[in-house]
Parts: sequence; structure tokens; C-alpha cells
Amino acid sequence: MSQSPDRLFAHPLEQVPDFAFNEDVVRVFPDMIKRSVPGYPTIVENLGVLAARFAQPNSTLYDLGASLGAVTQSLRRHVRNDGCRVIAVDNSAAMVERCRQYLTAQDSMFQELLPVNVLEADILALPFEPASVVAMNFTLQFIAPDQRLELLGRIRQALLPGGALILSEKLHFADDDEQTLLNELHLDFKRANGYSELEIAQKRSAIENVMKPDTLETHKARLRAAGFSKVVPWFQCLNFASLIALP
Ligand SMILES: Nc1ncnc2c1ncn2[C@@H]1O[C@H](C[S@+](CC[C@H]([NH3+])C(=O)[O-])CC(=O)[O-])[C@@H](O)[C@H]1O
Ligand SMILES: O=C(O)C(=O)Cc1ccccc1
Repeated sequence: MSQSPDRLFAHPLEQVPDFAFNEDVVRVFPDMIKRSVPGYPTIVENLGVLAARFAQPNSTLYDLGASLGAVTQSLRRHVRNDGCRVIAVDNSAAMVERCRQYLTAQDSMFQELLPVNVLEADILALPFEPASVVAMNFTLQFIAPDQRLELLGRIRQALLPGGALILSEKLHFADDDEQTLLNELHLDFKRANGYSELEIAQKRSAIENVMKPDTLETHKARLRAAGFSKVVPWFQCLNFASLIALP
């Protein structure tokens, strides 16, 4: 499986197209997300550890917006079998194809992993089965803002008592100084990971129409409105955070 360094925005583009999860992105995605999202490896690994606490025997665990299945692989490293299974969902055909290859490779290296079903589907149109764990690792930010509440409401309805939604997102900050500082520090993180000013500027223009981060306050209020009883942030690195939402 070929994995390449992310140079997608390294050369000047006449017009920067809107960011899409296509084959070019799939080829560089593991490198791109590690060099762009501070704390990503820590979040992914610990998501499996967290999930193990909420997973119930004979239940379903969802990985929504699974991309190449990094979270699904972490769930399979940490959650005991006990009749559980994972449903990984993504609406990018290119992502789903490569995700299935990675999970098959994981299956060939380890025994007794949770069974996985990888679905190519739009999570906005997918009926959810009862689930003990739902992971959305940096996916809600790509959903149209006016669809987010309804989606979270359906996830809430699907969650079994004692289960949890684990939601990771890039954050926006209402306080201008806080927004400026954390944004600058995020740019420094990207520079430290080898991205040029041109790459940073072109990537920013590619994602600004398709990725709309909310504030932590908006997330908390919307999760409450969706029926979650408690929202507990468990991780923040610069402007990227992860929350546990309890039914
Ligand atoms: N409506 C939708 N339905 C299904 N999938 C969608 C939808 N909209 C976007 N996606 C998918 O959500 C994923 C978001 S990436 C998640 C990283 C992963 N969780 C990781 O932990 O490595 C985040 C990022 O790139 O910053 C992409 O694969 C989209 O195709
Ligand atoms: O690159 C960024 O600035 C981001 O905010 C995160 C990101 C990571 C991977 C794909 C799209 C957005």
C-alpha cells in the first residue's frame, strides 16, 4: 500500500479547488493528518482506551467518517471481542477502498480482532443501529452546520445506556485574542512539521469552504440540545479537542 508525503499544495495552483477526500488525498492522508492535527496520534490511540470502558458485550461500535480506519484499528487494538463489532462509515469511495485494504492487513497480523464492516455511505442518510460507542474523529466539522444537530440527535437515540459518543473537532474561539493565538500556534505546528507558507496558505483556502469549526460552547450547547446529559472534554492540543458525550 503506497503511502506518500503530503506535497499536494507545494506548488502554486492557479485556482485552489475546494478540498475533497479523493484519491490524491487518500495517497498522502496518513502523513497529512499527522502533520496537520496536533495531538492526532494521542487522540487516536486513547480513543481505543476510552472506548474499551464504554463498549458493552454483543454491541456495535461506530467509526463515523472513518477515512483510512485509524480509529477502527485503535478500537480493535483495545476493545475485547465479547461479541462486539465495528461499523466504519465513510462517503469517499477512495477512502473506503483503501480503508478495507488496511483493515485486511490488520486482520492478517493479529488474531481475534473485532469483526468490521466498512460501509461507503453518507452518515446523514444512514439509519443507526443501537450502539455502545460512536466515534466521530474530526468528521462533524465537514457536515453542513445546519445538519449537525439532527445528526447528533440520531446518534443520541442510537446510544445504549452506559455508552458514549467520542467527538473530536478543530475548535474555533469566540475570544479574538484566543483565536489568533491558537491559530498562530497551529501554523507554527505546521511549519515545524515541514509545511511551507505556500502549502499552508493553499490548504487553508482549499478547506475554508468545506470545513466549519465551532466553538467549544456551541458543541456543548448542541450536544445538550441533542439529548446528551453530560459533555466532558478529555483532550485539547492547541485548537484541536476531543469530547466525551454521555447519553
Ligand atoms: N456525510 C459524510 N458521511 C460519511 N463520511 C463523511 C461525510 N462527510 C465527510 N466524511 C468523511 O469524513 C472524513 C473526515 S477525516 C476523518 C479522520 C478519521 N476519522 C481519522 O481519525 O483518521 C478528517 C480530516 O481529514 O480532517 C473523510 O474521510 C470524509 O470522507
Ligand atoms: O490542515 C488543517 O489546517 C486542518 O485544520 C486539519 C485538516 C487535516 C486534514 C484534512 C483536512 C483538514
